[in-house]
Amino acid sequence: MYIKELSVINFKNLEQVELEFSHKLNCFIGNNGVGKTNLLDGIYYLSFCKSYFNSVDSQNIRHEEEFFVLQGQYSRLDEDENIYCGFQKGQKKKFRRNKKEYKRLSEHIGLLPLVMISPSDTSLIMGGSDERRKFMDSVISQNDRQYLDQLIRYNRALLQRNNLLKYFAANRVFEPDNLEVWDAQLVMLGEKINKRRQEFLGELQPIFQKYYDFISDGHEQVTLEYQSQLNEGDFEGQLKEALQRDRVLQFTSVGIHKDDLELKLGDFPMKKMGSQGQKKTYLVALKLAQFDFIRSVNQAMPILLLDDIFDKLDGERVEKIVKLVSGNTFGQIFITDTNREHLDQIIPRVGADYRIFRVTDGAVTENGNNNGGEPKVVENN
Ligand SMILES: Nc1ncnc2c1ncn2[C@@H]1O[C@H](COP(=O)(O)OP(=O)(O)OP(=O)(O)O)[C@@H](O)[C@H]1O
Repeated sequence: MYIKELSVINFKNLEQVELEFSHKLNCFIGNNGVGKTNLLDGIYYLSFCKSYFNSVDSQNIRHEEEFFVLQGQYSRLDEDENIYCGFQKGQKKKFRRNKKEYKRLSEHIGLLPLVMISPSDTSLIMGGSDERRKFMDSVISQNDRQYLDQLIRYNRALLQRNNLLKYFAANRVFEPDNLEVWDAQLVMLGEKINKRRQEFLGELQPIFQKYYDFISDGHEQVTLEYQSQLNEGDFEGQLKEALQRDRVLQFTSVGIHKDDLELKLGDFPMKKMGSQGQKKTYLVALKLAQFDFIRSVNQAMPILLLDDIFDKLDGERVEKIVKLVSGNTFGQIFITDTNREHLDQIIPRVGADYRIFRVTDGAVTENGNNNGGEPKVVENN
């Protein structure tokens, strides 16, 4: 699956842009702040009906304007697909597939699989456990509605149980029967979620390891492990055991809402001991493993967006990544960078079909390709 053409009006700093892409490798080159990431975000938006960076849609409209429009022409399973998104201040967002408007945006998610790797993803390593749970949940639930439903129900039961614990404390009462209703829900749903997360990590772990070893040339020993209190023993028993503590704390201290991923470099936490390049390598390997997982559960090949990939990584690692993603196991790729020289060194060695676009404040121009023709100049505004 790939995007053939993108048209943008008033999305963030992009006033009007129309671009035709290579089915394989596309690069956006330009100085800081010119809109390279915004172009990737426009493509991300067409897959997920929202920005990767800013969930407030009115802030994604170009300053001083009233609306934005994003449109993509795709080739998916050998069929053409036209995806339109229009958002006007104060109105509901409009999302259309081949001119037909979706009733619910969730119907669109999964149609155009895509993985973004961005510098902001370092929160996966540096942030709290909630970031890593969000990562697991968003990847699994993209293609598993049942899991999403279980997660929503679990969180609802957890909220009710916590409210009840607060009520007990405020009113100096204790009603075990009422609590048991929520305990039963948490146990039933929590065990299912734990099992699914275990399966997911079981699939992800070896792929992640393979990618890390490949990119680092086997220089470092890293591990990725799923941690859950539910792996330590029976959840129901743990809830009972923690009851007195939970009543004091006025919240539920055991359950899958405490799960985490343990990320290690050798015997130490990656967060504390990893260099910036090692953390970035870890992140890229994790996201590429995510790509493999999404590809395995989708009919269509996902698009890969690599934002600022050259930052913090040495030339050898970058070249390995670009070579890897240019191969047949990956599909269409978008790369952003501030420095054209990096790409000029790597691209000829990679040998894939490519197009390079120069992004400046106010214009995106094609700046090189290997499809035989003159670079096509597409002016912004
Ligand atoms: N709603 C908006 N209207 C106008 N400009 C916006 C809007 N939202 C973001 N911007 C601008 O977009 C620019 C950032 O663009 P982007 O993140 O795409 O830059 P970049 O080319 O990827 O830069 P870098 O190389 O630093 O990562 C900023 O100058 C920001 O102020």
